[in-house]
Amino acid sequence: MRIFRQLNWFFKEQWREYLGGVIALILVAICNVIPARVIGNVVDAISDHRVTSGWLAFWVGVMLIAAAAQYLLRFAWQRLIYGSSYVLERQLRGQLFAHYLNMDPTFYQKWRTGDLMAHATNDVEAVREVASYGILTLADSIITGGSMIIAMGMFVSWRLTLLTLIPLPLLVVLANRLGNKIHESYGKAQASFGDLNNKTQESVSGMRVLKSLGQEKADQEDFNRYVKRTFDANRRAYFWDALFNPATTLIMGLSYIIAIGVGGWMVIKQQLRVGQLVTMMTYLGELVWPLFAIGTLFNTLERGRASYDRISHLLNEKNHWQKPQSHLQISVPANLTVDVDQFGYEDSVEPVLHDIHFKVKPGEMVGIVGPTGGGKSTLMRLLIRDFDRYTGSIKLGKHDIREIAHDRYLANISYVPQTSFLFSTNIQDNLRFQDINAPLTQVQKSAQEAAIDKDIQQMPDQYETEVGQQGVSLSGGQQQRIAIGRALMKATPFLILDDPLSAVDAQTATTIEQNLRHHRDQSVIMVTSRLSTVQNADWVIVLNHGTIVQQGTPGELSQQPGWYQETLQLQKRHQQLEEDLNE
Ligand SMILES: Nc1ncnc2c1ncn2[C@@H]1O[C@H](COP(=O)(O)OP(=O)(O)OP(=O)(O)O)[C@@H](O)[C@H]1O
Repeated sequence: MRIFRQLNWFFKEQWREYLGGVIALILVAICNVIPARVIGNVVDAISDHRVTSGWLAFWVGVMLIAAAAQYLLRFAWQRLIYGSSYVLERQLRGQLFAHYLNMDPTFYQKWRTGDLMAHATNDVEAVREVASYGILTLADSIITGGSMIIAMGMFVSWRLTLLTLIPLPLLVVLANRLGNKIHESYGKAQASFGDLNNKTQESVSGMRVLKSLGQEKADQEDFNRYVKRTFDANRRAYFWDALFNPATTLIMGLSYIIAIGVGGWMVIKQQLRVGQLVTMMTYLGELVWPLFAIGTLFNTLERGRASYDRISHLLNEKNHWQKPQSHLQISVPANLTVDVDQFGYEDSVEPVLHDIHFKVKPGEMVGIVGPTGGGKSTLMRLLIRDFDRYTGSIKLGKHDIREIAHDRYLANISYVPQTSFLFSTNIQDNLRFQDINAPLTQVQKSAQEAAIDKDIQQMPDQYETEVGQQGVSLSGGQQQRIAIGRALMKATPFLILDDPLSAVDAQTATTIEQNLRHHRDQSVIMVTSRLSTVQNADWVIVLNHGTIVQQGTPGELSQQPGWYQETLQLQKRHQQLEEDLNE
């Protein structure tokens, strides 16, 4: 019953609906008492030969009215109780999604997508069941069960009623014994379902790679293993469930035997009329549902409690961003001054970045280059505040960026990640994702700057062309340029690009670089693996093993022996070779 205490906040919010629902349930239970009593009366009247057509019509009328009232009352409680439970579902889903949006990358490194989806679907559903089916079964087992027992005692015989109720405490014992098993097995079934979700999500997202490597059969087998594990876990859960549910019927059967045996004997001894025995049996039949409800109630509450605990655990996870000073006002344009002494990921043995000092002035373009794994993307992630727990500082103007509210700081930055992500909508809406009402002229201007406008014009529906899930219908280079165009829609003081031109040819990359350089009033920080893209940058930084190993203007670096000079020469030779081959 702890789950009811946990959901107290919600029941307080919706108390009117639940009170109305329970009152309707009470009235249904009262109406439910009538038919059995009428049947008993009719049986006695028939055996006494005192049935008249008027008398019969009266009782048939009573039963019809009771049936009609029950219909209306059942409709009322369903609407009130089940309707409110969907409010709970909506609230929990909303809380979870808002929480997901508020979490930092550490959270997403810890939790797998499939688990997060399972929490937002299965677990929320299990909690909603508590607020609907749970409340119904609890109220019904008490109200209907109680009213049946009282009616049996009052209209038939208290002695016979008490005797027929003897087997029922067995049910409580059984519920206690099997409860833990049911709880445990449902937990495992949920976990397996989370794994299956992860597997499905990974296979669908990686379908192209999977097919290109000819791994369909192996993946199908792998998938089948997950399905089997989920199937087995669910089967075990239902095994315990299945043991429990028929037990309620068995215990009910015992009550029937007592009622028939003792009741029949009382009829013989003329302590009971036949009609009363018929009433008794009908009431006992009506007791099946409340007893069954007690059994299922236990499972519903256990599942709901486990799910609510999982949801609460997730909601209690805090992001690792430093608390900002709420009063801070930032004025831009301003310098971005990077002085990172040390940073490592949670599982890093050694620092991933150390001793990084440089400054980006308003309107400047800074190129970040270096060998793979040198720490370029990590540095960009600190600039966009994915992580706050480095030593040293990054300052915007005179303020440490960690003191500025997250959203207020990010409003100054447009960012293009290394792996472009497109939403499964059309090109126009992908480009104007930040401002869905932006006019087409503005969208086109950004697309021109990102050198994608010509490609779009040649597509069947131009800007209305659907890109498919994650942009599957576009080439890698087109996806990258749309991602750049999306960032260019926002006129921010800083533009951060994390090697977003890797799939774009050298000439187009240079065109984009020139557009960024000459048509926009932004500071640009560009990570690139192609040095020609930063040949016009104001400053270039070479990162290797997490620190700056060279820095200077592109001209200075090309004269200095080191990684930059070697790579530049190598890339120039490659380009020359390509041009020769194309001639
Ligand atoms: N989320 C992470 N958790 C733990 N370690 C990470 C994580 N991301 C990157 N690393 C490690 O940090 C180091 C720097 O990686 P980073 O991606 O910043 O390099 P990079 O210079 O951008 O490389 P590339 O040019 O290949 O993109 C690498 O050793 C990498 O394994």
